Amino acid sequence: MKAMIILNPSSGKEKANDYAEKIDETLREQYDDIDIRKTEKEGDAAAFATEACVALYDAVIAMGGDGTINEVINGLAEQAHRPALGIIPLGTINDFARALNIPLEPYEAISILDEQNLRSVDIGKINENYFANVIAVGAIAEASYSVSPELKTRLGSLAYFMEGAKSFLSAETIDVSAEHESGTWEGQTFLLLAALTNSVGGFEDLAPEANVNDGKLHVFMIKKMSVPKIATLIPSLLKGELEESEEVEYFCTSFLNVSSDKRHVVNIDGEEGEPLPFNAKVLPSHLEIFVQGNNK
Ligand SMILES: Nc1ncnc2c1ncn2[C@@H]1O[C@H](COP(=O)(O)OP(=O)(O)OP(=O)(O)O)[C@@H](O)[C@H]1O
Repeated sequence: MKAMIILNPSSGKEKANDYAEKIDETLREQYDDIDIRKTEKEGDAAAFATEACVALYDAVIAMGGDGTINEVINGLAEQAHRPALGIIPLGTINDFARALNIPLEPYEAISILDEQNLRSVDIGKINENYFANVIAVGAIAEASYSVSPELKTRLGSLAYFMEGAKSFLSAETIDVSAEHESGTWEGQTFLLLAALTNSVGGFEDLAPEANVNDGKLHVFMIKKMSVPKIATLIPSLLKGELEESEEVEYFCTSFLNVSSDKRHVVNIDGEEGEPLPFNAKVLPSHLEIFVQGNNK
């Protein structure tokens, strides 16, 4: 049995190397060969993951922030042989870990890397890229790019929240046409979210019905509304009742094709992606991921 650890040494408040030692020790019990690959720049994590597929590794363990994990998923997704995926969250928000019920504490996440904790998980494809959590379009989705690394390190998710709040106040809407499995939605939206799982941007109950392998995207269109109305949405957002709000159009679909007359960049798993239009679809149960035993 062979495992590859893909590690971003710059994430996890520079403690990544200590975690790597611990993981090596844990995996020795199950795997004969363990390879540790350290990333140096963008693209390395995806290339290592593809190499692990081609060389028929049994497991790939991604250690880093959401950016690293997203790259690893992209590196695995196209390959015929896809090793089991372990995620050790070392970033600021760690959406993937939250969404999949993987412990946020790195040593605990290491402790669940056991074959009996493997679970099939859907992933999404948007144009030629893959995502595991959420795609978003709208001013608030673009806000995260303007958060400086210093502020992010100091304040964590609060930094995103502050930028998000600023963009909420500007309340700019987008004209979209969204084709889905039961029709086409056309209108003005303040924010479009299409989630594979129930956790988006640190809100763990955004789409309570979403299950990691239900084969569906859970789509929320937040309609054009006044600034005071926006404030009334916040309690529903926190309670996981967003889909019941009048100001929100909610539907489930296995695919989603979105276009707009203006240039808007799509946020893919928290990272800046390509501009609209996009064609997105779910690849059901495409990856086997180590998750906590009691995950639903
Ligand atoms: N050795 C390295 N030193 C600096 N940057 C690196 C290194 N290896 C990879 N990177 C870059 O760091 C980017 C961000 O990494 P990642 O998302 O894993 O961590 P993070 O920024 O700590 O997480 P978060 O965004 O949640 O705060 C990667 O997309 C990659 O381009």
